[in-house]
Amino acid sequence: MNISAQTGDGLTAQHLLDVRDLTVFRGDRLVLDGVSLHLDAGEAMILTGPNGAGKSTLLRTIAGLRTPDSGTVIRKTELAWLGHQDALKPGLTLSQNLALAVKLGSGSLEEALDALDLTTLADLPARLLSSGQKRRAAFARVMLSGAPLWLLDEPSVGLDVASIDRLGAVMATHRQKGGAMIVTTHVPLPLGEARSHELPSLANVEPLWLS
Ligand SMILES: Nc1ncnc2c1ncn2[C@@H]1O[C@H](COP(=O)(O)OP(=O)(O)OP(=O)(O)O)[C@@H](O)[C@H]1O
Repeated sequence: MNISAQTGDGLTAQHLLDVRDLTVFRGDRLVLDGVSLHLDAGEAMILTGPNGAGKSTLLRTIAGLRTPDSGTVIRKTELAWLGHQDALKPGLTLSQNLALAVKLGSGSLEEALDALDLTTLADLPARLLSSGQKRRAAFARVMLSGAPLWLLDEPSVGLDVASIDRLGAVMATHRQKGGAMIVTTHVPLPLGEARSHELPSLANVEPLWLS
């Protein structure tokens, strides 16, 4: 098992992201069974599969939030991760919620707010935002990171059609600048040319304790 950002252990990163033969158990259940994929600058990958197939688990493992049981994640670049939780503090305004991302990242707050149609909501406490507005705010944090590699776990949940189009435009711009992304989704997204990777459901594989 190994996770490394620009490898210092003899492994050579050929791609922006190189995932090799990743195996992950959750509890006694095999969730990812030898998953391999890679991503280059400017690329988008759509990660599909039924509920429970392990999409979030794969993104979390690539992000370094989980340790794989075997296999390797090699990445050459910084990443930003959008999970299921929007992680906004309800008592802070939208701008205040994004302040840390502005400080740590390299993106422009004005540009991010404008691109996601959030400008008029900037001074509103997050508790007053609708679920779609909160999702866009969480996405703004990804934009502000300045990270080339985006890991987006169901970014369009709760978004209306116009907002999904805006998301599509933001993702296209990111790719034009050499960024890349892996996106999990259960619905079609306006991602232009994108590769797909389908995870099979291993739900019927017997847990270890039954075998
Ligand atoms: N903390 C946990 N402990 C044990 N098993 C877990 C845990 N969290 C998730 N799992 C299991 O891991 C499997 C993969 O979950 P994961 O959330 O990665 O799937 P997913 O493909 O993202 O699903 P969805 O499409 O519903 O979001 C599921 O069978 C789930 O029950």
